[in-house]
Amino acid sequence: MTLPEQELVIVLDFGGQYSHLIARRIRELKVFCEMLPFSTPVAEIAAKKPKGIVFSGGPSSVYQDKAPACDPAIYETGIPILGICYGMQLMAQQLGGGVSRAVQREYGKTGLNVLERDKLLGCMEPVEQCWMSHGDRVEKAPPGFSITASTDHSPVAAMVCPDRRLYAVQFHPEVVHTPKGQDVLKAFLYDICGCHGLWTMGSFLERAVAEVKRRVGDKKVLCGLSGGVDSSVAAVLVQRAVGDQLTCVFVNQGLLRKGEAEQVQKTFREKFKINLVYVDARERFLSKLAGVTDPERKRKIIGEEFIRVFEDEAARLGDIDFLVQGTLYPDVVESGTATAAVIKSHHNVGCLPEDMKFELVEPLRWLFKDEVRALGEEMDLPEEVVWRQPFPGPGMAVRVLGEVTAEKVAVVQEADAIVEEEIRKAGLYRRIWQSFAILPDMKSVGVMGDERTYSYTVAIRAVMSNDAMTADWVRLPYEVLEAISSRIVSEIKEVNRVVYDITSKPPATIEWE
Ligand SMILES: Nc1ncnc2c1ncn2[C@@H]1O[C@H](COP(=O)(O)OP(=O)(O)OP(=O)(O)O)[C@@H](O)[C@H]1O
Ligand SMILES: O=c1[nH]c(=O)c2[nH+]cn([C@@H]3O[C@H](COP(=O)(O)O)[C@@H](O)[C@H]3O)c2[nH]1
Ligand SMILES: NC(=O)CC[C@H](N)C(=O)O
Ligand SMILES: [Mg+2]
Repeated sequence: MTLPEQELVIVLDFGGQYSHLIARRIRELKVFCEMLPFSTPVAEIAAKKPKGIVFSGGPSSVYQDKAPACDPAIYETGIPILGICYGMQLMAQQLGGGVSRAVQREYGKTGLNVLERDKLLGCMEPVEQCWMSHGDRVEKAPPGFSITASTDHSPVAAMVCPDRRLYAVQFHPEVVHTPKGQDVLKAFLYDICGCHGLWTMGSFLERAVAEVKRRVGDKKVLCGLSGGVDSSVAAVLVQRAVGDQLTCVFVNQGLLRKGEAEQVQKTFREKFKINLVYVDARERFLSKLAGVTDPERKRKIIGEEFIRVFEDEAARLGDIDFLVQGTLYPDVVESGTATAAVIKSHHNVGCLPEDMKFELVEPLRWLFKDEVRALGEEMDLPEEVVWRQPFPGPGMAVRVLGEVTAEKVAVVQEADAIVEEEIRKAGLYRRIWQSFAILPDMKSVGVMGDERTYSYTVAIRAVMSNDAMTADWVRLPYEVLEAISSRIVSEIKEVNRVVYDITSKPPATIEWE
């Protein structure tokens, strides 16, 4: 089998808020894209033979001490480069131009004067709108560059040196508020880098299967399977690559949704011919969590315990070196990278014990959820798996605030089941990213059957999102909220109050811990 030629573009991440968006936009244009930290050695980048490189934006100023910078040898590789915002400022500084603090910063929608409609800006009118977010500016383009656009406050808003295949823009083409942004990226990819747009889910699947085969050879593999979208897709993909060498381990950590333990086993035993081991580890997790209230501690304990369970199973099955996880790109970014801050440690990335002996196989590590779903459909996974709402590995432990006890978990499981039922009944399940119940660590006074009650409050959260990096709360119909609320207080005796979470992400996150 010959694989389609890989067209790879690399985004070098300087810590920008929108770095992941650049990667998404490029893949929307059917070019595969990976993000690497700015400090990645040039030799390593060149070895991947990328068709192009994009420098992201970033919070620093290039003239500061210790500002993130890549090795200037990158300009000598002949690979086309597009610098965006900080990326442009860095290119200007490293190649002998000038960068300094702007008199007036530009933030938001900004008028752009296009001075030369070259290969990159050919799609733009002489006066265009773009989206800016910067406080520094390029004062002087480096020798050999021409200035192709400016704004009222930025003498150099775009600059190019076509002979060296170097291009740069101060504005952000990756955000939707730059109407021609996607056309600019397309011009870079297709007209400048010479990409053809070969990246489809089908081609990704072929490559990923071949890559897993190559790495694993005839060895045995273990896969942590939760029944969620990511691990199911990862498991089926790895099964395609190595067949029976794969054993999946589904762990009941005592923090699953109501009925989930039975349901996942049923789906996987009936619909997939996959070796599945079910481990009842409820006692094990809950005793480790006893008395622990700090969210990050809880996450670390769970992350480690998952691996310990996998290790025990591996020892039982004998001689297993590889562990498959359904880790996605946002898990990696949020757990903190060389450039991005730790928001919360996802159990499968930031919480792995240091002495772990498995080698990780994570075929979805570069994908976003919508891409994983497309991949699941490509492999004909059932709708109930592909369109299942995400559920975090630490499960109810991050939805029971404070100490986790079996009693509190049972309350939140019941409430969660009611939320799911009502959301499905209203036909909203698939349209909503996630909808669930939370048990804040608080009780309040109520009155029921003419008697005073002092019981738990349950919070409901429902959010829309594209990739979990940002999210907005769902304007649920009042009737649905009412049905959820009245069922929860009448069916769950420990609860006397229901509230609805109306915060977006940012500033909140989707889960409460
Ligand atoms: N109960 C579990 N048993 C075994 N492995 C698990 C369990 N929960 C999570 N994992 C492992 O951790 C990884 C990350 O969990 P995560 O919740 O992000 O993904 P998922 O459950 O596969 O999909 P989804 O995000 O749709 O819930 C999973 O892909 C899986 O490898
Ligand atoms: O497998 C997981 N392990 C975790 O530790 C974890 N923490 C959050 N999530 C899920 O990630 C998405 C973003 O969540 P936050 O806005 O709460 O960071 C949402 O979809 C969350 O449900 C996790 N998934
Ligand atoms: N968004 C960015 O990349 C900002 C770059 C730089 N920190 C500036 O303010 O100009
Ligand atoms: Mg999950």
